[in-house]
Amino acid sequence: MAVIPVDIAGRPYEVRVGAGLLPEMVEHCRGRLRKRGVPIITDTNVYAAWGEVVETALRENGHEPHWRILPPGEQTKSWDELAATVNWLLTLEVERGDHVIALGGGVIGDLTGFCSAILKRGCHFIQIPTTLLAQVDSSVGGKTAINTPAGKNLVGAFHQPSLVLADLAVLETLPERELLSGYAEVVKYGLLGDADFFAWCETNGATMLGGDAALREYAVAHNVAAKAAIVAEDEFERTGTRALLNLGHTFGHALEAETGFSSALLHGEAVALGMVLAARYSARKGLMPHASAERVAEHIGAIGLPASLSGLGLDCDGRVLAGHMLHDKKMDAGTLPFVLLHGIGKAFLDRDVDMTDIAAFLDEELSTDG
Ligand SMILES: NC(=O)c1ccc[n+]([C@@H]2O[C@H](COP(=O)([O-])OP(=O)(O)OC[C@H]3O[C@@H](n4cnc5c(N)ncnc54)[C@H](O)[C@@H]3O)[C@@H](O)[C@H]2O)c1
Ligand SMILES: O=C(O)C(=O)C[C@@H](O)[C@H](O)[C@H](O)COP(=O)(O)O
Ligand SMILES: [Zn+2]
Repeated sequence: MAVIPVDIAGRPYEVRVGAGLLPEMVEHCRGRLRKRGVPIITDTNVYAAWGEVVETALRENGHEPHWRILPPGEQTKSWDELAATVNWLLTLEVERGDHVIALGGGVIGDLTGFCSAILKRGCHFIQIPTTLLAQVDSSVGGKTAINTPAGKNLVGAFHQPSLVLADLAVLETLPERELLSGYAEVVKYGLLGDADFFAWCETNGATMLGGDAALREYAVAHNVAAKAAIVAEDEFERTGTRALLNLGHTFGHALEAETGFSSALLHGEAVALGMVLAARYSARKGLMPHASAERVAEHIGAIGLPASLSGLGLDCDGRVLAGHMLHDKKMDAGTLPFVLLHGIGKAFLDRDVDMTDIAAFLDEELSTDG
């Protein structure tokens, strides 16, 4: 098992990564679970696969679980589910000192984290991420949010968990498409700041996705450590350092908005394509070699993630996609900084991007054979 410390000023916590943490969760959560009932928020798929394991672990140790089992999918990150879940926590008389458990992927983690941030102005929460994406990225760092009709993650809070338990064994039941979607955020860490890790992905990515336990533990622990370092430096995304974690997301969130936050395009799929677009746009601006951008596209396509905008079959033009981007939280005095690349492993924040040029670039990508 790997234990990665997250050193947030004054509020440190641990991310534990290993196989079999779920049946032992009570041991790892010692001192954090209330005897009068443990609130657990999950979705129907995760409950079907792992609910009994968690229920047994809690009951055998004298805790009574209180389950809130939500519909799976991005639509659950909504005002309605937020309000209903906060009301449910109030009914359970959860106190500020109590811990709420998020058992699920990024959707459950983001929603539960936001509920915990606002319940009585803040209670504790524990992340038990059950997707690859949530284990490498969303469970760590304290970004919590819901979506609104205007866009992705537009209402939320920074609220750190007090513990993250990433049980690699739960990935056994994760559908193949979801595993692949999570891989986009794995590659992201190589692309944004670690060329050696990008090369590691090219060599080992397929085997890791195929189920190799040692490679999975390495990938999750490596990415968590990379994210922990960035978040420790810039928790609230103020200096530009944390914004690098948004690589591929400005394009990606626009694609998610255009496809209605539906299962037609998963978050990781959108980010994968977004990273290809960020690389190609960087090359078009003369910031990185075209050959490096195509190396990115090649790996993402070879692994089975979307690497071509025309391949999505969208019924819109570049201006429409660029319009979605204007809701991006990075907007600053009317301009949108973009995470672009000087090369593989060399992301930077470009504050000099012309949205008309972005729209023109997207029009080209929409009409280029993928
Ligand atoms: N807060 C952050 O820093 C951050 C980072 C990255 C992504 N996100 C957010 O995370 C969300 C995407 O998260 P996700 O990809 O985990 O999606 P998700 O939470 O929708 O889970 C994916 C699907 O897999 C199912 N599932 C989850 N674990 C399972 C398991 N072990 N076995 C079987 N089925 C399982 C779920 O029911 C769901 O259908 C997006 O909303 C994205 O914006 C947040
Ligand atoms: O933790 C971060 O910071 C990230 O940017 C991680 C991203 O993978 C994640 O999708 C995040 O929610 C996107 O940032 P947002 O601020 O646009 O919501
Ligand atoms: Zn993301």
